Amino acid sequence: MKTIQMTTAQALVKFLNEQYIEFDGKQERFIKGIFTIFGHGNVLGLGQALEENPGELEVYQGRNEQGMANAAMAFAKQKHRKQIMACTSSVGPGAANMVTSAAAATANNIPVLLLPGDVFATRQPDPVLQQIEQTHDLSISTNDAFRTVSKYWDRVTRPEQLMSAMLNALRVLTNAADTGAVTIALPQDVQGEAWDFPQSFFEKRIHRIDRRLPSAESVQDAVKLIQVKKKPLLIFGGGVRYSEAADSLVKFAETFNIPFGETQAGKSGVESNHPLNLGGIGVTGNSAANTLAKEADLIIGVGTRFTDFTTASKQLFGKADVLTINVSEFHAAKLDAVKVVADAKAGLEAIAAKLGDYRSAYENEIEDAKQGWQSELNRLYGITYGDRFTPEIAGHLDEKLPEYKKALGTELTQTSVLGALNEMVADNAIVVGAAGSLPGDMQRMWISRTRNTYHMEYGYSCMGYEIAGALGVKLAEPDREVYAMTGDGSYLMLHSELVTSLQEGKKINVVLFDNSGFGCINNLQMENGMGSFGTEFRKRNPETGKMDGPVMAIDYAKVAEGYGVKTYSVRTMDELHAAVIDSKKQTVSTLIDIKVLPKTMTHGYDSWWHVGLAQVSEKESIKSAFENKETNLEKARAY
Ligand SMILES: Cc1ncc(C[n+]2csc(CCOP(=O)(O)OP(=O)(O)O)c2C)c(N)n1
Ligand SMILES: O=C1C[C@@H](O)[C@H](O)[C@@H](O)C1=O
Ligand SMILES: [Mg+2]
Repeated sequence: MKTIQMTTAQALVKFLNEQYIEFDGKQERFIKGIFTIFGHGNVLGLGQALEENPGELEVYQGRNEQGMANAAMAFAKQKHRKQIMACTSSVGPGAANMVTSAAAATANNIPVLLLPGDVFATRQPDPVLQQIEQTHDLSISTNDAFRTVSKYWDRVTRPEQLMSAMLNALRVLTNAADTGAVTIALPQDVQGEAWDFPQSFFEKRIHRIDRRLPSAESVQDAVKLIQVKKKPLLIFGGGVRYSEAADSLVKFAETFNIPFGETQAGKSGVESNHPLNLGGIGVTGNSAANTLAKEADLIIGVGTRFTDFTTASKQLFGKADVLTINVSEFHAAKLDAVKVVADAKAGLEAIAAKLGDYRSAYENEIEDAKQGWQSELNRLYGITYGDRFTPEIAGHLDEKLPEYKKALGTELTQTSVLGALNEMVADNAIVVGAAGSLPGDMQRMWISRTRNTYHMEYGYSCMGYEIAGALGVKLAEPDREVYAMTGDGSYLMLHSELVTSLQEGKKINVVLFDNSGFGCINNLQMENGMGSFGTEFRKRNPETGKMDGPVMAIDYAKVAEGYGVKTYSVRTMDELHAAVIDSKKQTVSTLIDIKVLPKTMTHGYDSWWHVGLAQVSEKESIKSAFENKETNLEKARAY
């Protein structure tokens, strides 16, 4: 057996360079690069290996481990999981910072390779700096926290374990049905330990993503079910995008006259203006999709996990039967569906081939529903603040709006700003989002004119993904404009990778909607009988001892200017237009700090969201919210 003597870390880098993906006959290098934040737990092991010979790996410097791992996840999501990034952190806090991103990647089924440094395998210096030392179990470290949020987890305590660890890591990273975060913990001493690795371990490896074919029996079940239905409705999720199945979905829909609604992960898989595309569906859906979903007698879920947002907590579909096409057996079995376990494209094409001359019974309903939503959309675009103004989210803070208008110096409404932006950005620009009120507004309102231009992390809805995610998307699509759509809360939570975008010369545009608060949570609490509590950004008031003092007005443009970002302060529509036009001319990252009035985001359209509520309270409004929940629950499926 031919061997090469290398350290564990050197062998890891060499191995990563030799991994390829093959999908539909096309080959591509699988691991594009690696984000790093070095500390004592990784700099002299993996850091040394990367300095000596990174091979083709591009080495990036992150700012916050969660941020860099979010960027890595966004890169892989935008690449439809055909190419990924790795991330290396130090031991302890650096590693812990990546746990949130691991969870986000796993919830969204997006492959990311995480390589946290770990405490000494020999234990000689214990406790090494940043070692927790759990007295009940010396074998565990911070990195065990990744076990619950990773699809594969391993710790390499001897150099030769690297081989089985990495082969399994690649098995999971390339598994269409069950991918997510993969964590390989690397004790700092082992990273530098040498071993005679077999040459064969470093040979080029091609990981083929096969299109899983459905069984003939499951196709027959699906055909039988569809044939007796008059009003089926398709819902497509991220699986359609990752399987590159959009053309097959459109053909299926057109051939059988079946409308389709989009999930957050699926949106922009097909252009919004397709006559059968109803747009966003569910809690954050629009009136067209939700009305037809209620009337449908069959829901066909393609590549969707059927989250509570998609199903409106299992209340949206009335008594419709459910058919699923999903490469994952787990997700295919949701809602007790008739299931076709298959790749989205393969499944749709197999069913289409057997469905004969089936046509749904829809007549004008699809067009009418779309037209109804279009007029509502026009209304949302046109909402302006004025005398006796009633915001979209009415009855909560109506009387406080003049105070916000003065503090933020704005009369802008969120829906009108979003509409204007949608018309101004290039058709092929990519919008990135994750949390707050924007994902709801965008799933309803955003018109995707080009495929794969809507990038929303809504499996974990992790605040702070927006800007890091935009960097990852820009690395995946360097020739397009990328817009991070963020609330002020998300911006404050994490925007460190904005600096990395400047360092790399990868321009991103941050569109910051500042309503001085955790707006959507304020809506949620007030809709459910609470007062406004801990969600507006107000100073502590010495008189009451509460956070009910003046509204905090923060000049985000000024702060970002200090980083070297080109910034704009926007308080009027004219300023918005000027800022967007000028930002397109820039080569550095930009930030448009838009002050918007709270409560001017969209509300829900005929959908319900099941949230945990107080069963007892002295407040009548809480009691009534609880009763309302109970009534709604009766109308929902139990499982
Ligand atoms: C990391 C993380 N922490 C907490 C939450 C819960 N959460 C969801 S939205 C939100 C407030 C978002 O505020 P902002 O970004 O300003 O958006 P707005 O709702 O005001 O538009 C919070 C705290 C979350 N989704 N992610
Ligand atoms: O709790 C939440 C409520 C949603 O409205 C919001 O979009 C999401 O970010 C969240 O975490
Ligand atoms: Mg906010």
